[in-house]
Amino acid sequence: MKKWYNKLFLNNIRMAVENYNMIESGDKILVGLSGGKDSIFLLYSLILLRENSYLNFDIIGLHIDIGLRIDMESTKNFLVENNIPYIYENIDIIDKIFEDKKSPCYLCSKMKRGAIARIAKEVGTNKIALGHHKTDLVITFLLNLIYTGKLDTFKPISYNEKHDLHLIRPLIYVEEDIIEKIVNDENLPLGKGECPQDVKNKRSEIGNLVKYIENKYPDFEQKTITAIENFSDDNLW
Ligand SMILES: Nc1ncnc2c1ncn2[C@@H]1O[C@H](COP(=O)(O)OP(=O)(O)OP(=O)(O)O)[C@@H](O)[C@H]1O
Repeated sequence: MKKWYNKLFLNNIRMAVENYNMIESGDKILVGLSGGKDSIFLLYSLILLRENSYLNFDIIGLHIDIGLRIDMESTKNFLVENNIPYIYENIDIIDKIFEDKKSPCYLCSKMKRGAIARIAKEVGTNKIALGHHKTDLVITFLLNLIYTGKLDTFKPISYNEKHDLHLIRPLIYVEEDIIEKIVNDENLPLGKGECPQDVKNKRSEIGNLVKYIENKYPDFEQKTITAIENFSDDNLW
């Protein structure tokens, strides 16, 4: 690993892991791989974290095919080269998803989450890791505020009582542009093919808004996360 990766992103991952007690030695972590940059970066980071810390945990990669038939061959090879088991699961829900014209992304995400939890139990993992990063956190926060009038975003770690599983998001302190840079520089494998909803959903619209604000006020993402972490009832009605 290049030494400056510590400063660039790995220390931020260590900090998230420590602040929220995300990973302990002995954990078995199922990493959700979409074929996109965020999740392959997450997998790469967890490999680096394991090699460069006292933590000793197992990693398993999982790709759920919702019927898009994304070509994951190079991802699979990357996992094999790194001695990480790879699971492929076909749940073919694409027709059902697009019957729901209003919110196909919501339904898709819900069904994928259900399948990931089921497989996590089947293969005996105790944690699921997802590739949501700092920019995603800000987008979700604004999305909820603008579209539903709620102050709400996803949590760094949450517990699923029904399945006795922890869901962790180790990338919450890592910005999207750093992920893009590392995926390019390290030539990390991306799946070939994409979801037709990717460019026209509300997330990408709010994503553009975040970019616009961040350009004008460069600390906006950091300020948002600071506000979320230091939330106090006293400041609101
Ligand atoms: N088909 C899938 N199979 C397994 N895990 C998935 C799949 N789709 C998404 N995930 C997991 O859920 C996370 C959030 O999903 P989302 O669709 O919002 O991806 P994203 O933020 O665009 O990330 P990526 O760049 O990895 O696609 C991903 O980072 C990944 O960990």
